[in-house]
Amino acid sequence: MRGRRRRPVGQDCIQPGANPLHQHQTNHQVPEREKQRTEIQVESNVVVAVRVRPLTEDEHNRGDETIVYCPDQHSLLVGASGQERAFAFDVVLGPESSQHAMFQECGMTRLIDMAVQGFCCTVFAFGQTGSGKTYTITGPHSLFLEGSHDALLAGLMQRSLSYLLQLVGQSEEGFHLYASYLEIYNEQVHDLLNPCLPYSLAVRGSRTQGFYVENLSVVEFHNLDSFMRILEGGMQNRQSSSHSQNEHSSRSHSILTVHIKGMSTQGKLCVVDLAGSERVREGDSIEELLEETGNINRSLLTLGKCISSLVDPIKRNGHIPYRDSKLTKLLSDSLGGSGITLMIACVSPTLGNLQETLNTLRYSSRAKRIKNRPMVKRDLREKLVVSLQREICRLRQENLLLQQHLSSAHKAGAGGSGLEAKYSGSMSSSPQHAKDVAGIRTGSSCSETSLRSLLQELMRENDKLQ
Ligand SMILES: Nc1ncnc2c1ncn2[C@@H]1O[C@H](COP(=O)(O)OP(=O)(O)OP(=O)(O)O)[C@@H](O)[C@H]1O
Repeated sequence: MRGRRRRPVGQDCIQPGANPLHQHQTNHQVPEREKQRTEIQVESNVVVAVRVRPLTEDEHNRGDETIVYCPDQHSLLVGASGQERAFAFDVVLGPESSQHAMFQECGMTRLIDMAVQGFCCTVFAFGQTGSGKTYTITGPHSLFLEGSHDALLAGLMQRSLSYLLQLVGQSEEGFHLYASYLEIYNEQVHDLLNPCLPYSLAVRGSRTQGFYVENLSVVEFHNLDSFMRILEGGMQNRQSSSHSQNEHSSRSHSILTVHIKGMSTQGKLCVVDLAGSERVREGDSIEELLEETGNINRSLLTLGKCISSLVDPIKRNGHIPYRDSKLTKLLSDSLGGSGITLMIACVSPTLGNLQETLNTLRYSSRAKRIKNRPMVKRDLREKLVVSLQREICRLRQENLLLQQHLSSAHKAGAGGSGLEAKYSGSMSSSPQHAKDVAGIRTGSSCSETSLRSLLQELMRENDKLQ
């Protein structure tokens, strides 16, 4: 018996290595010259990883037949013995794969490295209902609903954030991290961090920002504990229900976005857990449930159409039907734009789910032909102002030191050259200079022009003092 409830509260195989998610280049290896302009990486395919879940207890007790095999880390055989179909993907993880292996092998660390460098990176899990999407992204429901603290079961989300916090902690960029968390349920966007809002949020489009959700809460966090509070609160507010295929089925698409703001970069990591596709069965006659399933299937269908258009060399440059669903609007940048995308296809191993498994794998095979053109836009002006401010501070220190030397030479009786009197205090005589120094000291913004003239003034004076 199923019953929906809303909880209250608060091809062809791409060569691994040919893809940016498999190239391990750390931040400090990027040449400085490259960092200072709008960066565009060569076109890269969407990376697709497939995870096959193990038999559930019920399937095991019923003696369900297994029809999915993983001969190696890049291939899958699906179907009854002698009639198997072969598929190849970037990464294939079998039923025995641990959560740790999933995180290490699917290309997630590279995705986070690139988000820190300023790219817009997205990972999304998709597949039939009950195929293991939520387990892969956040770990089993027991972690959130039953208070289990088994760290080995933590999903990609927790592992990714732990890795991200480690990366930004080691950097001198002074990164700030912010999170937002939303769900799309029946084509309506709800803020999972502010569930008391009586209305759904609007998805707007702008030339500069692309599609975005208006008035969505954004919360700053500093460590894994504060991130986990955000995640747990949001998870408890998600729409879920129990049905024949899954006791805790997510009935909405969820998108958790982590904004990574550096000195001149604004990277983004989006983690998307799609609602499972599900066939409507006899007896599922409750109108609300039919509408819910219809909406899930419709937005997944639109996603499928966008993917088909994106891999078609002719259609790709024409109209892509992103606007047909909120999900595709919000994923438009990850799929067809300047982002980097990792797709995780989850499949069940049993004969009873063969058709759905084949659908998911065909969908994934098409998706891995999508090409992205990853791009990071740096705010060069902001970066320039910061470097001018640093240079001015350095020159002022040098200036101070030179004046001290001059003063001690004078006191030692070297004779009044007049230089000390001439130069000491000369920098503070200009009101503009005093204002700029105050600005630099308080960290308030100064214009680039006034910073440049101050810099030149300091350099001239230091030359004279030397
Ligand atoms: N890799 C795995 N190892 C062990 N158990 C798993 C694994 N993947 C999934 N499961 C179990 O299978 C069941 C279904 O998984 P999950 O809820 O993650 O599916 P889902 O794809 O998110 O479903 P829905 O779309 O209905 O929300 C759960 O009981 C989960 O604990």
